[in-house]
Amino acid sequence: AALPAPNIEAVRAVQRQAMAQGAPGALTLIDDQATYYGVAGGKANTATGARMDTGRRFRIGSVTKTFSTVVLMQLVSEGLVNLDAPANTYLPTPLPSASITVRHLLSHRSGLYDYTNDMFYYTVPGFEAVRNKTFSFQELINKSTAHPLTMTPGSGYSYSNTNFVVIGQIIEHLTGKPVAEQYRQRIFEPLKLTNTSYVHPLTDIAGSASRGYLRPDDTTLPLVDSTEQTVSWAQSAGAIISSAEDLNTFFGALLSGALLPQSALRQMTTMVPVNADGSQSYGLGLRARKLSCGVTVYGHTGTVQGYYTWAFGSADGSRTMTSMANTSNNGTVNTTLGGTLEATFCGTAPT
Ligand SMILES: CC1(C)S[C@@H]2[C@H](NC(=O)CCCC[C@H](NC(=O)C[NH3+])C(=O)[O-])C(=O)N2[C@H]1C(=O)[O-]
Repeated sequence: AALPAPNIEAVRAVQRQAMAQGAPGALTLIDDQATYYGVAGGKANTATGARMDTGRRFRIGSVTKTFSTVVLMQLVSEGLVNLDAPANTYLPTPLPSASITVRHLLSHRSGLYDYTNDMFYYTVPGFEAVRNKTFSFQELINKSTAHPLTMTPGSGYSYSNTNFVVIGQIIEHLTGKPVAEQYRQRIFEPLKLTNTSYVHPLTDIAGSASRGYLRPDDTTLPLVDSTEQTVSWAQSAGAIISSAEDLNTFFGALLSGALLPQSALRQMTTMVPVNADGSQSYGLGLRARKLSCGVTVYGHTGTVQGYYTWAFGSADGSRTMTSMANTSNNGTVNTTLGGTLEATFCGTAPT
């Protein structure tokens, strides 16, 4: 069934609300079968007053997890990985439990502790302590395995960045190549994502970029410009830089079946509910959200210092949307920004 037309005024209202709640700026780009709708407001740079526009590059945080999953699923399709084999089969250093499978990692069901809970307990000090640091995958995994598993592997859903750091280590161990090269050769170049890059451990965002602003835990303090960082604390779990146009192209290609064999895409979109009413679910490196109009959209969210991202598409990829607000540690803004899904795919105004 055809989707309702996007409600652009509702997108504008959501962005205005997000800015009233503390985001310096926001952008949304909708690709509706090659008809584009762009909405941007506020500032990309609060020091110079440069205005936000939909072409700005930004850090996408955990939307990176879907890119890592696509690379892994290509390796599955090439017969190099069995999703239900122990992850230890493909790792240089074994995880503490041999019953953790590759599928557990991709679906946040491994029980591996999320080391960022400790790392960012105090938001700005935690960020300042790591923003210029470089970690190996193993150093990050060791931070996790210093804690016991949070549950028996496979017994439930518990989101953990550690899972996708392990996925990055599997990709490098299996291919003998850096994840940066795998992203570039397998996704960025074939899809001509010219505004998407993985530059870890460099800290700059090249080209026309939005600056990002981290809100301190003491909200009476000014925002902290968090634009430059290595994102080494996340890497294959969160270090890609992209643009709204490129993320729409990526999710459109993925969901329309242009990136992976149908069998692999079906594995990714086999969802398990993660909330009580089943409106939110997780597959393999992919979120699904059932909207008020009955439409289910697939994509991922991202939270990295200074940037919130929502990047989703309709089941067949015919309509995609990416929204970004250039602040973080402000859950109200993130929830508000999520209202662009309803505006885009249901044509409804925020309640
Ligand atoms: C599950 C999430 C929300 S958290 C996970 C990942 N981002 C992180 O793990 C960063 C956490 C600290 C970020 C920081 N917050 C603090 O320091 C709080 N003390 C801030 O807001 O900038 C990502 O991205 N994912 C989001 C996702 O998948 O949507």
